[in-house]
Amino acid sequence: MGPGESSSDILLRAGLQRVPSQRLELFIKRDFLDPLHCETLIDLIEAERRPSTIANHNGDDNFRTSETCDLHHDHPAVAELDRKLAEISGIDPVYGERLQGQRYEVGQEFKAHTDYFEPDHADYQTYCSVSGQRTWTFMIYLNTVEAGGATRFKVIDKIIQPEVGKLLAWNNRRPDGSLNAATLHHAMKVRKGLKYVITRWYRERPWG
Ligand SMILES: O=C(O)CCC(=O)C(=O)O
Ligand SMILES: [Fe+2]
Repeated sequence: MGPGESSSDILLRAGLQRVPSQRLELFIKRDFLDPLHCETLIDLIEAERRPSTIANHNGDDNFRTSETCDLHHDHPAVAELDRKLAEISGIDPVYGERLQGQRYEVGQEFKAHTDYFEPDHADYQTYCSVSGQRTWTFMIYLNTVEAGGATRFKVIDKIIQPEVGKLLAWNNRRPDGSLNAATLHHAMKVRKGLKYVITRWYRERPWG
């Protein structure tokens, strides 16, 4: 296994729990980040948020209605998160895209999608020629949402509720390396309050 890979063994040893499913490797760890750390990260997202975009626009302007924020590693709270993710995932941070914060208001969502890029899409080369395909996704909920905002994995019929500091990790591929369509997931509409998450997508090759 290379420096850009995580695995079930690594994650179970690090104390994550596997969500029972034959179809996808999905893991959860509660209290991965402490609430104070989460609050600092929320403040950073608040300070620099901008409308989210999507790589392969599909004609639906309401597909991803959240706001996004690139997080900079020169901030100690971001550097500390980066370090913790490296420790728990076993993946060298050079394989990671920049950490990205998302903020959802009431009514905002990210409709069902997969995190990998469709190889037959016209823009595939643009997004993947240097660093390759996305491999693992690690996502942290920064707050406990008052109502709504769960992440739903439709294919395996699993709904994960946002809770402050909870980590979610999944392999976007099957054990044989092929892209796993069962990773399809939907950030459901927030019904009350705000929702903040941070996402880290890893690549096959170093990011850059
Ligand atoms: O906010 C969520 O629950 C999921 C976010 C997501 O799927 C993404 O940013 O790719
Ligand atoms: Fe996603």
